[in-house]
Amino acid sequence: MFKKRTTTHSAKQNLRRQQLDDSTPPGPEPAPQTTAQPATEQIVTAQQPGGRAMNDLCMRAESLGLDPDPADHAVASPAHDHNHAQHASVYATHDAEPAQLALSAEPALPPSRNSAAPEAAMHPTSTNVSPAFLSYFSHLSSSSSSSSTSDNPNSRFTVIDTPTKGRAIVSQTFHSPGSLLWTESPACALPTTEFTDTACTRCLATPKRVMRCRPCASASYCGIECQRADWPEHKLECAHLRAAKDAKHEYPPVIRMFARLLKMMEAGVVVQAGEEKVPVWELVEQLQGLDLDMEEAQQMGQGVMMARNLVSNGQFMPPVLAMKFLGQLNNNGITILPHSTSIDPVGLGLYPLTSLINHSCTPNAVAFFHPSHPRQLHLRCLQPISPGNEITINYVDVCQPEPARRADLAKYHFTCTCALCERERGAADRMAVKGKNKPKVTSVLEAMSLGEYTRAMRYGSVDSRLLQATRRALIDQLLNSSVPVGKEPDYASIVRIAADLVDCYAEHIGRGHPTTLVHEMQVLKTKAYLLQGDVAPKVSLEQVREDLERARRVRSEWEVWYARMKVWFTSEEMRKVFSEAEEARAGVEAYVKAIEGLLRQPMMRR
Ligand SMILES: C[S@@+](CC[C@H](N)C(=O)[O-])C[C@H]1O[C@@H](n2cnc3c(N)ncnc32)[C@H](O)[C@@H]1O
Repeated sequence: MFKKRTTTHSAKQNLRRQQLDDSTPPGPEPAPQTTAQPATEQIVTAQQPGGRAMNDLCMRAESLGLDPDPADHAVASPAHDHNHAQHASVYATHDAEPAQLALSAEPALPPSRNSAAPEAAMHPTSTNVSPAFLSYFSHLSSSSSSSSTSDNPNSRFTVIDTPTKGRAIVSQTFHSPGSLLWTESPACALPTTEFTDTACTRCLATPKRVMRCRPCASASYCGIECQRADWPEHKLECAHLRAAKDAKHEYPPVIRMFARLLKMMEAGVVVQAGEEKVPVWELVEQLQGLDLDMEEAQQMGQGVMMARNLVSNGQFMPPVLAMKFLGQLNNNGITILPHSTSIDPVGLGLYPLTSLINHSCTPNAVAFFHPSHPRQLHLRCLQPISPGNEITINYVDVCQPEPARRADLAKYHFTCTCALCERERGAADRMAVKGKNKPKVTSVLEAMSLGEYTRAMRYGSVDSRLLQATRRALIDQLLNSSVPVGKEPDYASIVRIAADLVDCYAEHIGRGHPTTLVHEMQVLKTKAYLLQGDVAPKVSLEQVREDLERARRVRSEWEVWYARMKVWFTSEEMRKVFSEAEEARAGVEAYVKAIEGLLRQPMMRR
């Protein structure tokens, strides 16, 4: 249950003090003497009279037939349990390099033969993008500082309307796998609850030590620079966070983002887009919302109730509008998952440009976040993109079977019709007709191999929850430790399952996908551990030969992947991240030598 909170007298006084001199962040470090400077692409301070955003949004709500219910502005919220925590989940990883984006409003070229979105070309340039938003695109294009030679300097993207997916981004030029499509800074980004005490509220990096904002103790910073950069936004929420004690632990990131963005819009915060200043509210306003069903409306309502504790006691956005806004954030927020944090997202960000990209289970692009500066999103090409192809990313884990993907995508209110989904649904239908061919999966370990797992999920011969849980547990085991599962480890099964999982990722998202690489890296580590172990006396000669073959294969594949990774991850930090994998490689090589030595022994030569 969440308790209703009120702003205390001292918090109000504190707020007033800050309003008098709000250019300097307070904090554990000596407060900076100068006004915080906006970083290159960062948000600058208010340019518009406060409240304009709210008025504009209210007027728009009325024109949409929504009842802004101004009488409700000051109503105190009752306490509610809040189980709303869903947010857009782009399965994303990291990257190192800056890039360029050029987006034009020209019509999309006709789709190429292998276009991922043939429907896209039917409705060329979107009518649903405001001029301010287009300025924002142009700014991204012109502000990108540099690009590697592998990136196409003439890249152009177009926003179009599609009949079934809303807007989409289409490329007008060719992009090769690995090339950078664009970089984007968030309109707003905050750490997840798990990282709220350890990640920098601004850059979202996780340094060894963070400093807390003294008044609220809710925001953490890696240094004074980040504190200064965040101050124009944080000063709007600092007193409220202080009043709502321990908000950072109790409030989901989407709610904290909602509250912060509301404050930013209210204060008329703008994003510098080249010559122009684009109000944050214009970027937020164009995000696609959701038509909420009853249950979702209830969840959003509870979320809004929570958020108002972080905003203001006296004034609040009309509830209908607030629910719509929260729905937009849920539909468009992007999970920030840098490699350094493995499978745990470090933050949630709102990236207005990238959020225009639609989902595919066989995406041709991926969002990366570099561990040293996860705030910045880098969009990389995964598969060759031809002129006319729609840019796609994956919103959910595409290594799941189709029914699970469909269930996860339901929160975005669409059923995926990508080729993979259609194929899997078709195969399931054909198998269902045959009926008798239901596979018999008797052991969980057996079911864990990809094929059985997928079939088992489809035909329900094993409890899918058990399978899911086991799969997750096993993945955790494989990813997070070198300790084999169980007391009597079944090395062969573990290595086989590990390889299946990597193959699964490779099949669905490609060998070069960073997610695949990270899994491979961890699996290699596990394999190296297992292969280095004292297994030789326990296995047959045949088994030893198989292991040797596998180890050789792993070694050669690894070299290919590593060469590719070097192209993608050039910075020093990335080399550190992958040094673990180097260790694994050394381990595998040591094992290969040991086995080769074994095979040279006379008794083994048969
Ligand atoms: C983050 S937005 C993507 C951009 C959106 N099309 C727009 O116009 O702003 C997510 C929404 O796009 C639509 N969408 C994304 N991928 C889709 C797909 N593969 N098929 C159908 N609709 C999709 C859904 O309505 C979803 O709620």
